[in-house]
Amino acid sequence: MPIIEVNGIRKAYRGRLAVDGVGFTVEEGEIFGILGPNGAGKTTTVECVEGLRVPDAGTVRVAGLDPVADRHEVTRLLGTQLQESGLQPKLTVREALELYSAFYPHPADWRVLAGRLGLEDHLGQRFAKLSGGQKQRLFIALALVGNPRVVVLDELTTGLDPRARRDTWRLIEEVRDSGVTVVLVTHFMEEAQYLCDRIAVIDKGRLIALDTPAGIAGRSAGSTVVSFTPSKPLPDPRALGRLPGAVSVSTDGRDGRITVHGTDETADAVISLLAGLGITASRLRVLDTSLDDAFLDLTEQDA
Ligand SMILES: Nc1ncnc2c1ncn2[C@@H]1O[C@H](COP(=O)(O)OP(=O)(O)OP(=O)(O)O)[C@@H](O)[C@H]1O
Repeated sequence: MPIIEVNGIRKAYRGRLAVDGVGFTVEEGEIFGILGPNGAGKTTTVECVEGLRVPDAGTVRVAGLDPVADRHEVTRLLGTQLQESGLQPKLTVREALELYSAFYPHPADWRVLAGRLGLEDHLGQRFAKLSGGQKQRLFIALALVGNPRVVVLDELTTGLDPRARRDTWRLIEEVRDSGVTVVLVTHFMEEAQYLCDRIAVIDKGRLIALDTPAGIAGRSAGSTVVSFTPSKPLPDPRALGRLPGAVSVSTDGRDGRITVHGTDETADAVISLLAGLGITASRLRVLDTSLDDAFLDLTEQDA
């Protein structure tokens, strides 16, 4: 049985539709991504799931409960990430964990959580003095302190450096592995691709795709990009365009760098072709832009 069921919800602010008929289900134990451009309606959608907003139409169920009518029970099942402004800057990490665990009838042991999240050396530190990554780890700990079955994390890694972002991803995986369902709102394609079992793409208040990351990425042609600078000019540059899966070939007039858009098969064929011609590819790069491309294709189609 799905743990979250969202059915045709609509929400307007002063007559302007922010969410327009969105529906999806989240299975227990998955990391479910909600991806979309700014102002797409992602936060409004998860706020309806959390019971923080009442949809104008449609229904939401969390473990079969109505987040508004059964607010009390749903609050126990569902851990919500605080926003930065939700914590007093002078509160220490220990005080915040103690305070929030007191809100729940069966809280997790906050000391164990602090250890798991690498906060044990910062218990006496004030919130305002924590780094961005430490604040995010505290927010994850506070979202988990009530022993929820589902946790909603909204833009958790925005503003973090690449290492702190990777560390946070690892923590999110650990949360999922401990049996908690994760709903992750994100702008980052890479994050969604790396972490999510399924992704709902929302644009202008509507659900425009619901699939696995691979399923969404597979909607876009030309998702592998190979670029290189050949050690000598190719005898027939058009041969690249005839390789299997090749979508386009372009050459930078300044340094002769060649870029081929295609598939994984194209990348293999480019390398074989160059080897056969005795040409070395310097500064060879192979990029998988699939999810980015698919996202842009989807949201452009919708424009
Ligand atoms: N309290 C509010 N009052 C009026 N309009 C609002 C309110 N909250 C959101 N909106 C509008 O509703 C639309 C959807 O906003 P929402 O925050 O749900 O989108 P989002 O996808 O989460 O965006 P972002 O990625 O920028 O956070 C936007 O046009 C936004 O300006």
